[in-house]
Amino acid sequence: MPAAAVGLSHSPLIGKNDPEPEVLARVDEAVETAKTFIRAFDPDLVVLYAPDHYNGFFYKEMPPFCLATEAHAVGDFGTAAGPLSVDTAAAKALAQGVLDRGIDLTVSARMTVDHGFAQPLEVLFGGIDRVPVVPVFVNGVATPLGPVSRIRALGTAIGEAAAALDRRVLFLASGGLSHDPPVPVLDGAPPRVADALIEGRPPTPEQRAKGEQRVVQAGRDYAAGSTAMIPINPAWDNRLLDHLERGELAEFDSWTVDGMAEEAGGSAHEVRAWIAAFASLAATGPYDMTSRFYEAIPAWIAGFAVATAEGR
Ligand SMILES: O=C(O)/C=C/c1cccc(O)c1O
Ligand SMILES: [Fe+2]
Repeated sequence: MPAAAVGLSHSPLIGKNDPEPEVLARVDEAVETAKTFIRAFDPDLVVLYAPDHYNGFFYKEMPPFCLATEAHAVGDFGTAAGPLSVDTAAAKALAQGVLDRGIDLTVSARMTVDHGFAQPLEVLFGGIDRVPVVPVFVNGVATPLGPVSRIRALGTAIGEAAAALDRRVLFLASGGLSHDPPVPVLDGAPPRVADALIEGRPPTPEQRAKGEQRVVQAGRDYAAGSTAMIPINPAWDNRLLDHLERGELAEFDSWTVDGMAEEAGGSAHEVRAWIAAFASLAATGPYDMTSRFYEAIPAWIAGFAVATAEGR
C-alpha cells in the first residue's frame, strides 16, 4: 500500500504572536516542502492523529485515544468551526481492524475537536473539509497517561488495518514537540476550574476569548524571557526526530511520562501523535524521512517541527 507520514507542530499562537520574519520564512519554507510532498504523494485518505485541549474531551470520560466516525471543530483561536470531511466508511473499517488486533479503541460517532485537528488541515490542505480524513484523538495533555508503548501499538494497529484498505494513506501527526503552555491541570485546580475540566460545559464567547487571551499573553511573556514555563528543549526534540528518522520507534517505549514532562514540559506528551503516525507508516513497511525541519519558537510556545516520510 502506498503510505506516507507528515508531522507538523501546531500552535494556536501562529498569526497572533509571530517570531522574527527570518524565523517565519524558514517555517513557511518547511511547510511548503510538506505541501509539495503531499501533492506529489496525492493521498486519498488522511489518518490525522492529534491531541485535544479540553474542548472535546473532559475528565468525565477521558480515553487515552479515540477514533472518530464523524467530527466537528469548535473553531478555537480563529481556526475554522464546523464538520470535518470524515470518511466514515474508512473510519469504521479502521476501528474494526484495530479492535480485531486487540487494542481497546474508543470510538466516537460525533467527536468534538479543536485547533489540534483544524490547524494542520487548514495549513496543509486549505480547510477542514478538503480531504477524506479519519481523526484519531491521542491524549497528550490530561494526566494520568499510560505508557508510550501503547501509543506505538495503536499506531501499528491502525497502520496494519489501513494496509487492508487499498488506499493511498497519509498518516498526519499534529502536536509537540517540547513545550509547556498554560493548559490547565486537574490536580490542585480550584473547584470552578476542576468542574470545567471534568464536565466540559461549552464556554461563552466571552469566556473563550478571555482564555485564549491568557494563552496569547503567556506566549508574549515567554518570548520576552519569562521563566515560568519549562524551557523548550531542542536536544530532546532532536533526539525524538532522530529516532523517528532512523525508524527506532521501540526506543520510545522506555520514555516515561514523568521524565518527558520534566525534560520537555507538560504538553510534550503531544509527541504521542508523532509516534503513532510513524508507527502506522512503519507498519506498512520500511520508510525514509524525506525532509526534516526544527526550530525552537518561544513566541509560539513550541519546539516546532515539520517532517515528511514515505514508504520505500
Ligand atoms: O491553551 C491551549 O488550548 C493550547 C495551547 C498551546 C500553546 C502552544 C502550543 C500548543 O501545542 C498548544 O496546545
Ligand atoms: Fe497543543
